[in-house]
Amino acid sequence: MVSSDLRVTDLAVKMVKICCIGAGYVGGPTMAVIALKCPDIEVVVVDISKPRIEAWNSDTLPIYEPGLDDVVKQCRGRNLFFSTDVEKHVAEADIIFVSVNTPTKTRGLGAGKAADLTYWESAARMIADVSKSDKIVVEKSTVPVKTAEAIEKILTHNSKGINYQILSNPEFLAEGTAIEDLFKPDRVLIGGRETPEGRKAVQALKDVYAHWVPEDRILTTNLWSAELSKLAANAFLAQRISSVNAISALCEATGANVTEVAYAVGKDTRIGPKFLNASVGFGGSCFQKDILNLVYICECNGLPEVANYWKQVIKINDYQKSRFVNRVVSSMFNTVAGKKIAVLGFAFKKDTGDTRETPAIDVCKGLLGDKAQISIYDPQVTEDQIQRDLAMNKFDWDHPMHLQPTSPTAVKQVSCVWDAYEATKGAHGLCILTEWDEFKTLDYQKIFDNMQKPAFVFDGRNIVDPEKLREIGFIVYSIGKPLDAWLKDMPAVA
Ligand SMILES: NC(=O)c1ccc[n+]([C@@H]2O[C@H](COP(=O)([O-])OP(=O)(O)OC[C@H]3O[C@@H](n4cnc5c(N)ncnc54)[C@H](O)[C@@H]3O)[C@@H](O)[C@H]2O)c1
Ligand SMILES: O=c1ccn([C@@H]2O[C@H](COP(=O)(O)OP(=O)(O)O[C@H]3O[C@H](CO)[C@@H](O)[C@H](O)[C@H]3O)[C@@H](O)[C@H]2O)c(=O)[nH]1
Repeated sequence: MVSSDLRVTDLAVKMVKICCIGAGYVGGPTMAVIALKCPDIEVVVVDISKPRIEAWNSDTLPIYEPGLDDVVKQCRGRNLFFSTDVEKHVAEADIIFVSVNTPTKTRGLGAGKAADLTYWESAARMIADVSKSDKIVVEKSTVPVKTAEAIEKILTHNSKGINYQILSNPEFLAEGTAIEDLFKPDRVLIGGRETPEGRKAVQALKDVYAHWVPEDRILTTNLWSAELSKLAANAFLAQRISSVNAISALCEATGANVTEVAYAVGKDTRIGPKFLNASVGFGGSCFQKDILNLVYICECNGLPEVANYWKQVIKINDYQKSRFVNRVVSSMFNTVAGKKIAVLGFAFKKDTGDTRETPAIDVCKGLLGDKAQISIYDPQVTEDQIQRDLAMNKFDWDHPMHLQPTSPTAVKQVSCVWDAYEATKGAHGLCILTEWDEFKTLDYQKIFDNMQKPAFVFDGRNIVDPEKLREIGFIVYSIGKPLDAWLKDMPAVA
């Protein structure tokens, strides 16, 4: 009797269903890894974009991420599904992750800083409309502090007796290493209400991650700490880059070498060696957006000094990009008009095809402002994407694809090629803007032989050996490294 009762109970325990709204850089990989690690959970990723879902269901996934293909292949069709039938899967789910765009507002109150929660709000309203059973709603998107409170209001306003628990579970993966980061996260952070129902919901999500994440790496906090920790973590990371980039300018002025300085500084265990690579500037969809968001929240909370402190991180980043353009132009006799400049790398970092907020956009725009002819090669970025990026207005990139401006006028002075040697043929100068490994092993002698003389290399990622290139005959500029004699004689740049 007891044993048969037990069996009935076992059968009654239904398979947990997860639905993720938003099949982007976060929703796709995150859910694929949950599906892989939790075969007992059904995971459906839904999106309003039909082409995106079609791509997730095809052999050519919509995003390039090392290891992702393999994970998707292992569980797609088993317990991982991609669908445009948003309402059906939301209605059926027990846990709903929301991983939609949270762009920077371009109009109205808070324009240029505040997060635009249009997509989040519409997802929340849809959840309220279609739900017929209790739900745990998880904030996966990066959102301003206190968003959970707003979402709670939307959901409970029309709750039809349904119980909603809102959790904050920010994502810390970095692109290019997303799968590695998801397999072995430094931490998983879950914030929830400090009520019995809230704690139960936190535990339910903890149980999902506990399939593969050690318990001591799953942190639980209140909702506001979780929301703020995400913004704070990105602000701290970006601040390290702006700090080392600020020092790189001083290195160039003094003859110090930023690689040596960063190494010496990072040896201090209190500082640590990671994230101290000087560069042409940080890019990516998160750092600038999240800091602007933080700045806005500080301002709204009457903390202008704190807001200004974080604003400076972005100012230094902008300074670094314009400093780079100025170096290029000033070293080439103060003009690049009509000159061919090769750009190697357009993605915001290696191992991704993502170009959102890539420093390459600002550098190319700066060079185009000086009438350069640009030839671009990136192993993962298409010409169409590059043309769209160069034509798009600030912040437009962060809206769902089908809502972005279509068929922009192509920038005629820009051409894209599928080979670094083709890009550099006949060029006056060469700018390295992404640290793709293949750029480290190019035949620079061959490149030099086919370039105009004097031939210039501007290394925005410090990946080439400046001395070796100088031996070949190049005039070399590397961020934060002792300057070439040629560059020392050029007008000071600011
Ligand atoms: N990209 C990252 O590395 C990263 C890391 C951590 C956190 N985040 C945050 O995660 C969120 C998503 O970022 P992303 O890079 O995945 O963006 P993304 O643009 O790649 O994906 C968002 C997806 O949501 C879809 N969408 C928008 N509104 C929808 C709706 N109402 N219903 C269904 N689908 C909808 C869009 O069509 C798009 O495919 C953002 O808040 C971002 O700040 C991003
Ligand atoms: O020492 C460094 C490290 C990085 N960068 C640049 O900084 C940008 C951001 O790099 P990274 O942080 O590696 O990539 P993201 O995918 O933008 O990841 C960041 O943003 C995500 C979105 O919020 C967070 O989840 C991650 O934890 C956080 O690292 C890129 O342009 C890098 O080239 C440097 O210039 N120097």
